[in-house]
Amino acid sequence: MIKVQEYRPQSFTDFTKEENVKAYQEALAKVRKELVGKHYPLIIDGKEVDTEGKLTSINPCDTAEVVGTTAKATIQDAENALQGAWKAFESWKKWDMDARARILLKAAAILKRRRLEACALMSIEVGKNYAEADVEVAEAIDFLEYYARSAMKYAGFGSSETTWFEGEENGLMSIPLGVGVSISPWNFPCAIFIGMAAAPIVAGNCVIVKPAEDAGLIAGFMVDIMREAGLPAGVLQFLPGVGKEVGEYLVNHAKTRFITFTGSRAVGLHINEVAAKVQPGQKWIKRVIMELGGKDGLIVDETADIENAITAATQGAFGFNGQKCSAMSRLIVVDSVYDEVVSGFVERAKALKIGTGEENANVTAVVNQMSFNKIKGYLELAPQEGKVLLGGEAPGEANGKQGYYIQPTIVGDVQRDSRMAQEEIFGPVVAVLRAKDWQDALDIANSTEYGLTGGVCSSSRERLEQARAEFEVGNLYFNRKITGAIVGVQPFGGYNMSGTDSKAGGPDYLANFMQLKTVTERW
Ligand SMILES: NC(=O)c1ccc[n+]([C@@H]2O[C@H](COP(=O)([O-])OP(=O)(O)OC[C@H]3O[C@@H](n4cnc5c(N)ncnc54)[C@H](O)[C@@H]3O)[C@@H](O)[C@H]2O)c1
Ligand SMILES: N[C@@H](CCC=O)C(=O)O
Repeated sequence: MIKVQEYRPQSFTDFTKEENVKAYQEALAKVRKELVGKHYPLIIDGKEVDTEGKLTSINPCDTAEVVGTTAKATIQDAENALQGAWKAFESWKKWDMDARARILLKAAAILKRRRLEACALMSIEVGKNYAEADVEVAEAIDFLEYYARSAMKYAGFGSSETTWFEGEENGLMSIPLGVGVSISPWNFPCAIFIGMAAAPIVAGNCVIVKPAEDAGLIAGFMVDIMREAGLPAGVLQFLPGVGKEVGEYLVNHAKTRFITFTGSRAVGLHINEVAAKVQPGQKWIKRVIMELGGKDGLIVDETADIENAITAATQGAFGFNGQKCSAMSRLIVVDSVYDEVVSGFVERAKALKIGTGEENANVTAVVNQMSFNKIKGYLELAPQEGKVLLGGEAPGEANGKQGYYIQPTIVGDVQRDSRMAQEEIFGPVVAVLRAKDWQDALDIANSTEYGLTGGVCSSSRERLEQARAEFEVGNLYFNRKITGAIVGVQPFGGYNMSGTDSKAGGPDYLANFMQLKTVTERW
C-alpha cells in the first residue's frame, strides 16, 4: 500500500489576482516559444513513429494560425499499436497495483509543475479562457490522483467482500481486461483524454489512445508527461488519426477487448453497433463504455432566488461557449417568473465579452468550421422556433481576428418538442421554455432522450425532493450551475442516450476496466 494522504481535489486559480493573470501570460509566452509549431509523432512500443500524412491544429480564435501538427496514423500503424500493446500487456498485468499507481502519482506531480503550460496550450489550441483551462487541468491532476488511490482497493486476492464458508477459502480477484482503445473528444482534451487513459492503465490494461483531430497537441503534451513518469513501452500507444479510419478499424478489430468512448451520440451509437458484431477469431464480448451528449435543462420556479438562478444559467450556458456535454442548453422557467428571469438572463449575457482564449474573453470561438456551420444552421432555425432575444449572428470575427465566433444567443418561447429544444447544439445557444407550473417544468425537463445533467433553482424542499427522485439525469444540481463536476466529489456520467452512466471520477469507475474471478480452495 502506498503511503499517500487522503484524496483532495485541486483548488482553482483566482484570476482576480493580478499576479495569477501575469503568471498565465508568461506561460502563454513560453508556450508560444516552445510548443507552438511543434510536431508530435505517434508513440508505438515506446518509439516515435512518423507518418507521411499529418493532422494540423488550427487556433479557432485566429484561424490564420497553425498551432502545430501531429502524425496521422495509418491502418498499419493501428495494427502495430494493437499487436505491440498485447505484448506489453504480458508484463504490465503482473505489475503490483502500487507500482502502477505510483506512475499516475508521479504524472500528477509533473502536471502540477507544468499546470500553466497545459492551460496556455489549450487557450491557443481550443480557445479556452484562463478559468476554463485552469479548471480542466485541475481535473486532469485530480483524475490521476484519484484513480491512483482507487486502484488500491482492487489490489490482491480478496479485494471484494465474500461470505465465510466453513472448510474453504473463497475470494474475488480483480483482473485487467487486456488491450482496449480510448477514443476522446476535443472539448476536454487534457482531462478527459488523460482520465480515459489513466483509469484502464492503472487497472493493468494497455491502451491505444486516439485523441480528437482538433486537439492533438495537448494530447501529445500529456503523453510526454506519462512517459516521463515512467510508463513502460507499449502500455500507452499514442495514435492520433482520423476517427472513422483508425478509430473504426480498432473498434472493429477482433483483438480489441474494450472500447472507452467519449463523444457525440451519433458516433457513440455507431461504435456501439460495430463493437457488438463478433469478428472471426474474437473470443470475448467487447466491453463498451460510452459518455455521450446532452440536452441539459435548468428549471427555475417561482420560489427561486432569481439572481442566483440567473448566475447559474449564465455560467452553465456560456462557460467555454456552451461546448460542454453538461452545458445548460435549455432554461425552463415557470410562467409567473418567466419575464423577470429571462430579462435578467439576457442582460447578464449581454455583458459577456467575445474574444480569444489568450485575451481571457468570456466567450471565445467555437472549435472548428464544421461546428461553426452546424451552429449557424441552428441560428437560422431560431426565429422559426422562438423569439431571438439576444445574439443570433455568427460574425466569424472578433477584435480584428478571423475565427469561428458565434454571438451568445438566447431564444425565448421555444416549444418542448422543437428541434431547438431536442437537439444538442454544442455552442453558445440557449433555448428558453415557458412552463405552466412546477410539474409542467419537470415534465419538460424530462422530455428529451438524453439524461446527462440537469438542475433546479427553487426554495421548495418538497420540489427538490421530487426532482431528486424523478429528474432523469446522471448529474443533478440544486441552486447552482449544472456544469463543473469535480473528480471524487460529483462522479460524472449520464443516463439514457447520454451514455452508460459509468461515472468518471467516481468510486467504481475502475471496475469498468476489470473482470472478477472467484477462486475457491477446499481445505
Ligand atoms: N458525456 C460526457 O462525459 C462527454 C464529455 C465530453 C464530450 N461529450 C460529447 O462529445 C461531443 C463533442 O465531442 P466531439 O465533437 O469530439 O465528438 P465526436 O463524436 O465527433 O468525436 C469523438 C471522437 O470519436 C472519434 N471518431 C469519430 N468517428 C469515429 C468512428 N467512426 N469510429 C471511431 N472513432 C470515431 C473522433 O476522431 C474523436 O476522437 C458532444 O456530443 C459532447 O456532448 C460527452
Ligand atoms: N465534466 C464536465 C463536462 C464534460 C463534458 O463536456 C462538467 O461537469 O462540466
